[in-house]
Amino acid sequence: MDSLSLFCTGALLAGGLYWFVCVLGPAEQKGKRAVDLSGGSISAEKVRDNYKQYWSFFRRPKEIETAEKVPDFVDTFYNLVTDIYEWGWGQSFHFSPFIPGKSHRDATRLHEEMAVDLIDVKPGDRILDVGCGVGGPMRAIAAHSRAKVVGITINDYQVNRARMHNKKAGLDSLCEVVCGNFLEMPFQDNSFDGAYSIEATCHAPKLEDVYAEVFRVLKPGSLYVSYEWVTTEKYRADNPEHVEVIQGIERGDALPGLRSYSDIAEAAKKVGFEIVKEKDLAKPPSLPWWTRLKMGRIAYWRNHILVIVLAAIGIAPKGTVDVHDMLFKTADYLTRGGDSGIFSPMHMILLRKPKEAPSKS
Ligand SMILES: C=C(CC[C@@H](C)[C@H]1CC[C@H]2C3=CC[C@H]4[C@H](C)[C@@H](O)CC[C@]4(C)[C@H]3CC[C@]12C)C(C)C
Ligand SMILES: C[S@@+](CC[C@H](N)C(=O)[O-])C[C@H]1O[C@@H](n2cnc3c(N)ncnc32)[C@H](O)[C@@H]1O
Repeated sequence: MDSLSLFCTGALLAGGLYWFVCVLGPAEQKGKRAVDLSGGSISAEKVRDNYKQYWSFFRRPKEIETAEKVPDFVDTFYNLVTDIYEWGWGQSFHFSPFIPGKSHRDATRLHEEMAVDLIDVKPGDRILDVGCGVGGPMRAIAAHSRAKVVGITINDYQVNRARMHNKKAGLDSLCEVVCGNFLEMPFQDNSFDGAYSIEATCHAPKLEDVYAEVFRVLKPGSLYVSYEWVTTEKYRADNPEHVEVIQGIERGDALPGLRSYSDIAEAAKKVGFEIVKEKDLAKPPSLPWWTRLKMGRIAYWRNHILVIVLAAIGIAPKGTVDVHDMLFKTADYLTRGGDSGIFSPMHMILLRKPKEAPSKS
C-alpha cells in the first residue's frame, strides 16, 4: 500500500469513528455526549465496585428492607446512571404517553405541564419538586407557570447538573436545587404553595414517610400531585412471568419494592391528605408510554457497542459497560410491564392538605 492510500484509509477510519462517537452518540435531546460518560460523583476507577455494591443490596434482601439504607443505595444508583440517562433519554427522567404527531420532547413537556396545571399554581408561588433529577420537569414547569420551583434530590451530582442546566436555560432565578433526603426535608412547615413529584417517590421504602414530609411543608389548602410507579389490577403475584417482570423493574430502577395502585390513596389518607382525584394516566385513550423504549432498541445496541469501545480505550469508566447492560435489560422488563398492562409509571394522584387540621374529639 502506498502512502497516499494509507493516508486515505486512515482518514476514512478516523472520520468513521468520529461519526460513530460524536454524531450518532448524543441523545435526542442533547445534554451529554458518549465521550463525557462518567460515574457521577464516583471516581472512574470506583464505578465497577459501586455497581457491584449496588447489586449486593438485592442479593441480601434484608438489607434493602432496612429503610435507612435505601437513600444511600438510590444515591449510588443515580451516580451510575445519570449520565447515561441524559445521553440516551434527555433531561427529564420519566415516561409520558405517546402522542401521535408530537415528538417525544413535546409529549414529555405536556406531561410535565399537566402536573403543574393540576396543582393550580400562580406566577410567583413557591412550589416543591420532590425528587427533581437534573431538572428537566422543573425548567418546563417554571417556564410554563412562572412559579418559583425548589427541587430536592438525594444525588449531589444531579444537583450540579441541574444548576448548570438552569443557568444555561436562563431559569436560575426561578429554579433552585437542594441536595437532601425527601424523607427528612430541610424545609420549614407550611412553606410551599404547591408540590409535585414525577416518578420519584417510588424510591421511598414507605410511601407514607415521603407523603408525610410533603404534607408538613405544604401550606394548608394547597395541592400536591404525584405520578406513581405501581403494579396494576392486572398483576398476579402467583404468575411467575409477572413476578419476573416486576422484580426486573425493581432491580434495574433502584426500587425497594413496587407498590400496588391500591396502596397509594391509603398512604395519602393516613398522613392527612384529602384525595381530590386519582387516575392511571397510562390507561386508554392514552397511547403506550413504552413505545419510545421499544422503538429505541436498535439505538441501544449501537449505544452498547459505543460504550464497550469507549471503556476499552479508557474514555468511559470500565464499569459503565455493566451499568449500560443493566439498563438495556431494564428497558426490556419495562416494555414487558407496559405490553402486559401489569405496570404503570404514571398512576396520578392529586391531594389537598386540608385548610384546617381535623378537630381532635
Ligand atoms: C423513573 C425512573 C427512570 C425512568 C426512565 C427515565 C429510565 C428507565 C430505564 C432507562 C433506560 C433504559 C435503557 C437505556 C439504553 C440502554 C441506553 O442506551 C440509553 C438510555 C436508556 C434508554 C435509559 C434511559 C432512561 C430510562 C428510560 C426510575 C429509575 C424510577
Ligand atoms: C427517576 S428520577 C425522576 C427525576 C425527575 N422527577 C424527572 O422526572 O426528571 C427520581 C429522582 O428521585 C430522587 N430521589 C430518590 N430518592 C430520594 C430521596 N430519598 N430523597 C431525595 N431525592 C430522592 C433521585 O435522586 C432522582 O432525582
